[in-house]
Amino acid sequence: MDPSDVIHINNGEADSVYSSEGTWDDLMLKPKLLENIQKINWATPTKIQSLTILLITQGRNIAAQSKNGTGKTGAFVIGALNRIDKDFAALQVVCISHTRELNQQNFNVFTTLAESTGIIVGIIKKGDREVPKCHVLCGTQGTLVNMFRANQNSIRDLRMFIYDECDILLTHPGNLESITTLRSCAPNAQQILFSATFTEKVWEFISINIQNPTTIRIERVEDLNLDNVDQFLLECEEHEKETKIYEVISRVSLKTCIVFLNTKKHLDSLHEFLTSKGYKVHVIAADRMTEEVRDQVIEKVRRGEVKVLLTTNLLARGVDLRHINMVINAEPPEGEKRVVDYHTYLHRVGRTGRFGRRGVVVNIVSDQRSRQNYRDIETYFNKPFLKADLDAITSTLEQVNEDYAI
Ligand SMILES: Nc1ncnc2c1ncn2[C@@H]1O[C@H](COP(=O)(O)OP(=O)(O)OP(=O)(O)O)[C@@H](O)[C@H]1O
Repeated sequence: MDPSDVIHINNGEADSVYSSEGTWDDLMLKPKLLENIQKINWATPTKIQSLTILLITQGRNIAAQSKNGTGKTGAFVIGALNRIDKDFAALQVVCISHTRELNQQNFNVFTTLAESTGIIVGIIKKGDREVPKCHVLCGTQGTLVNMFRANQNSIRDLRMFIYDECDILLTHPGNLESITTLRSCAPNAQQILFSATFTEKVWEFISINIQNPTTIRIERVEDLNLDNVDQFLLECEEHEKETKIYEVISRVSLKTCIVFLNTKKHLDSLHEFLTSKGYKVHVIAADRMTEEVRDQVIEKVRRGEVKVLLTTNLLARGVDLRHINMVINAEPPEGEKRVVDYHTYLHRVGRTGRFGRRGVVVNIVSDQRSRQNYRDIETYFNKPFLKADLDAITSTLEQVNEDYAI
């Protein structure tokens, strides 16, 4: 990798991630695209948008890291739309997501920003057989592979792959297999990779497999922390955990709260407990509902009609639900061999505090193991948690809610 093509973001610059000195005019955008950006009131590009949009339009391979909620979606969507030739009726861009919910969200952002540009945006979902006629197609990795295997011609003119949450796409064995297959379908296509978190293994994959990428890296792990989010530890006994969560959600003033659990079994148990208390909660989990019901629930959450959503790590990454003012970790995330999963923790936290708003995270400590895991997370991100009781959480949330006033 040519060292001049590596842009390091260091601590001094971490505060300015939501804006940049540049303007949209500096990015040489198509007039209609510029109009659409103005319509949604994005006054200036964020830092990551300023750094990447022009490079994407110019056809560079990019691997870019930026904190949660700092506008990475806008960066790759605007860059891709600016590059697409609307007069060439062929599939030119494929945007890959790891979940159905993120795929739908990326499709929505593409659709909004492509309005009246003449660019057709398509989406495929599990079970779809035909490649829709479009310039840009959004899909999850497995569905895309199945579709392109059956329709090899449809990918002939592809000029860009976008990997959203690229680290999960490149590290999960099943996903990586799909990505390798997709890449082999269009080996010369431009490669665009975005995430808040990259592991050394992912950087290594990029340096071996992606030709001359421009990389944007956050140097220090603590610079990934969201300073606008207060993170609390709330202690209880293991047998009181569900009661404690009930006390929190029934006492504090919620817009939307997302509760993360590590397993569907734990999720079912908490769901049953809260329902038995007469508290209405919603659930999104794979294998617990049809895909259509998942779509309906996420739409409800998007419209602000859901107070409490129970989920697994399925929704830990990528989804942008701007009125989530509180995240509860019923248990710290664990990966393989039940080792604490730092990156998933960071992504869970990032479901609140979107685009610089304030947010609250409550980590439930209910046994020795969770206590140790949270200690390890504090050390890893060099960010001490605040020890709190319900009163402290309630009063912090009241201040936070000023950011959520309509
Ligand atoms: N230039 C901008 N001006 C104002 N708001 C913006 C701008 N760009 C993006 N946003 C808003 O910021 C929010 C977060 O953006 P986005 O979802 O792209 O973050 P992200 O960096 O992909 O986060 P994550 O890593 O958690 O997926 C969105 O609600 C989006 O509408």
